[in-house]
Amino acid sequence: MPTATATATPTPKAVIHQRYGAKAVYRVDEVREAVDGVCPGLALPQSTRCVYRCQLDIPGVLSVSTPGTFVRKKDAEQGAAQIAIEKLGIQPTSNIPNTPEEAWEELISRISYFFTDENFPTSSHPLVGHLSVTLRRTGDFLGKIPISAIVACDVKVHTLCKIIDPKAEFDPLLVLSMIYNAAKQSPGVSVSNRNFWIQSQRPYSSEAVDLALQCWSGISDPIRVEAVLIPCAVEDEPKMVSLNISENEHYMGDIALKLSATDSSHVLVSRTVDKASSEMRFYFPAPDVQFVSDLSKQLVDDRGDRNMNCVINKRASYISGQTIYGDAVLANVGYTRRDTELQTDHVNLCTYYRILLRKLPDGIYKISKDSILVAELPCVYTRTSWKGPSPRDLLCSFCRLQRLSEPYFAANRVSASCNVLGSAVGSEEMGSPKATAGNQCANDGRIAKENPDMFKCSVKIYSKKRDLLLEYSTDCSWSKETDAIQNSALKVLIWFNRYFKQLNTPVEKLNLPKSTDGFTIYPNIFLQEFAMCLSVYGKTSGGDSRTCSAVGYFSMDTSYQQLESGAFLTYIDGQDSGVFPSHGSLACISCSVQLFMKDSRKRYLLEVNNEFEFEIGAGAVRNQLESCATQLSVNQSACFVDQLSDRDLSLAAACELSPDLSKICRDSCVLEFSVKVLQVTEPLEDRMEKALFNPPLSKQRVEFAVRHINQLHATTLVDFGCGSGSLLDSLLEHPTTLEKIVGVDISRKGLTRAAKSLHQKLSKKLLLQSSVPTAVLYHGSVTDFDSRLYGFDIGTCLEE
Ligand SMILES: C[S@@+](CC[C@H](N)C(=O)[O-])C[C@H]1O[C@@H](n2cnc3c(N)ncnc32)[C@H](O)[C@@H]1O
Repeated sequence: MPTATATATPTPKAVIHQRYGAKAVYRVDEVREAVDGVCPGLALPQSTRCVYRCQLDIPGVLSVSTPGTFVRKKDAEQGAAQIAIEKLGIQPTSNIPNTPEEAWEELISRISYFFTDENFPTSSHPLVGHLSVTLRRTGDFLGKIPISAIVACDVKVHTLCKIIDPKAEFDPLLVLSMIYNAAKQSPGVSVSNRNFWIQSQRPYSSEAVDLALQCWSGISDPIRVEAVLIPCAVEDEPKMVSLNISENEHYMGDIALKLSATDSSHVLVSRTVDKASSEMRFYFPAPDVQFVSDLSKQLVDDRGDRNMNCVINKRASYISGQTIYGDAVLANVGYTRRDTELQTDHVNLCTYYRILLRKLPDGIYKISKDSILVAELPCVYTRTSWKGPSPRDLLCSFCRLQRLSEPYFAANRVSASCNVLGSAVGSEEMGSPKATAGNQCANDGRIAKENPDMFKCSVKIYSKKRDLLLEYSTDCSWSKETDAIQNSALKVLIWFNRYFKQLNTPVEKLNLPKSTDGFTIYPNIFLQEFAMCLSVYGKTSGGDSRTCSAVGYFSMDTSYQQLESGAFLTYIDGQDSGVFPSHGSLACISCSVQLFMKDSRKRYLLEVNNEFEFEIGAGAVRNQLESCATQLSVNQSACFVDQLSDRDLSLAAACELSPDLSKICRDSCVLEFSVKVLQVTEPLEDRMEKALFNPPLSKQRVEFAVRHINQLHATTLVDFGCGSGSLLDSLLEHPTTLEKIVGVDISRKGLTRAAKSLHQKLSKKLLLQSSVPTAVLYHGSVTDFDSRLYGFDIGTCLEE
């Protein structure tokens, strides 16, 4: 029996049918034969069983009959067909036709096969699921199924359509047109002239109907399935719709209603969206029969400016990678081989926005971190701190989801002086984790001696048709091939991320062809491939800094302080434990994001993450969040609010906890973040330092400074670049000759921390060994003259 896959071998009967259609007539005779193993010579009646013999007549060609008998009728028919094939010398052909003409012939016979009484209703093909609904009906619609049901169920039909015209891959309307026109020529099948119903010309035998109804259970209770309507007009927001599928109703019936289509035969179906294993598809209205039946008679290119072109649903087309016309319903419903009943699953706005989010360059990363509003694509890759899918995997997924070719990575060995030594190394081979020599060319003789092999990696991004659209090459080299690949992949992802964040920028301003930072863009191909992104994400892209008044909002609350990033921080809660996240350390935080409506003063929880780990300084989270976290010590918490951009709103909509955000006015709300620092893990460097230096380097530095101070009998000291005051702090704990200490730093943040910890220490004076009464901190730069710093005995400048 033929199967739905393109790789299945056709049965002998299907081969005969393909050649001779309804001309081939099978006659099956019932015979009774004795059951083997019965004892001879018994007086009792002998057991017999019913078996079948088959005769196949192809008038004017041949007549054959099976020499033996078969237990099942259909096996007898297959047996006869096999004998005919052998007698006629029909060579077993490959299942996939070579030419469009052969494919067209096969399409006609395949459609015909779907409606033959003998095979089809008893098979496990999901199209029988569709048929069984209509066999439960009476009257006009008995046995009629929409042509798009074939599109939804049969992979082979698609393969054949693509051989007939490769454009079919991207155009469900063209596929409908091909099936409609082929069905008109299919023996035993009838199609309507005014709509897209298809049915068997002859009524099915009661045996076949019974079998179909037995195999495919009907709907006993009405089913309600959530779906999303995506209007064709981009300015209209997608909205939820409920599909109600009742007994004896084909599920496309209610979809037709939602789309204001004439009936379910006027509903077109896209390929599956998101995962191939799901039945999530776009449904959209078909144009009139005349238009569709004409479609394959002429070149599709001729359609150019036809009416249909102006009603392309850009959002649905972008998601499915096929051309979708008019309003579209995104629903997860259908018959599959996995089950013998209708499969349904809810699709909501969150599903829709998640699909869109996944297609963004940083989308999969955000989803993998479970923090859509919080996480950002980090700007540096280190094997030890990178969490989730690797940059290379993210770039591959991005290209796949944008329907581009797989990215091409060429990792090359380079000499210590940065000359390329060898040919491209397969990017599949990944090196084992080991510290790299940094992102510099290895012109350091020591490194070259110890590890002469350095790698750099270039990346090329091609369209589906293999036209080059972006090229990245770099001078940075790495001691591991894997690091070279991952870092280059990350650079390309970051480039795309920046591009997606500025989609609203006029093309001329994007300066695409100009090669900066190793990027070369081929603007024609590039813009062609990303043409739809603007209409899909344009509205939601960043850079739209609407001025929601965060200050206005907070003036209603108590105190706040402005973060360097511009957001506003409320008072800090909890005891200062003295352990702050610093550059390079891993901070583990808990964080929640709420949408605060200024008018109604209502809050909507958008995102909660109880344990989120990120590296400080790697750009791995929203700017404001990092500013906030670095102000807190372990166990302290704080809140801050941030303005809401359109992009935030669409990202928020992809969060599981988001309400229906489509109706929310962006100007009247802010995002409210609550953050608590749970744990800080020192930077890897610090851990290595601890292992290698005993006492630790930081201690050795302070001891060195103390020795010099005392040797010189210095009474005044100024620490340039004092940061958070680690040296000044330590000096308070050592007996020295000092009487006055001053710190200078360019960073206010560092000085704030220094002030806090020095204040704490100085207030516990009795415990101190030093006789320094106070410490003074100045905000300023070492490069600027400052008379206040004149005449000091000693100046220090220490590395952390
Ligand atoms: C590596 S940290 C060292 C901090 C501190 N000395 C310690 O040992 O913990 C360098 C410090 O120099 C500060 N800095 C950088 N440029 C500066 C400038 N032009 N004037 C003053 N401070 C500067 C930075 O803000 C930072 O706090």
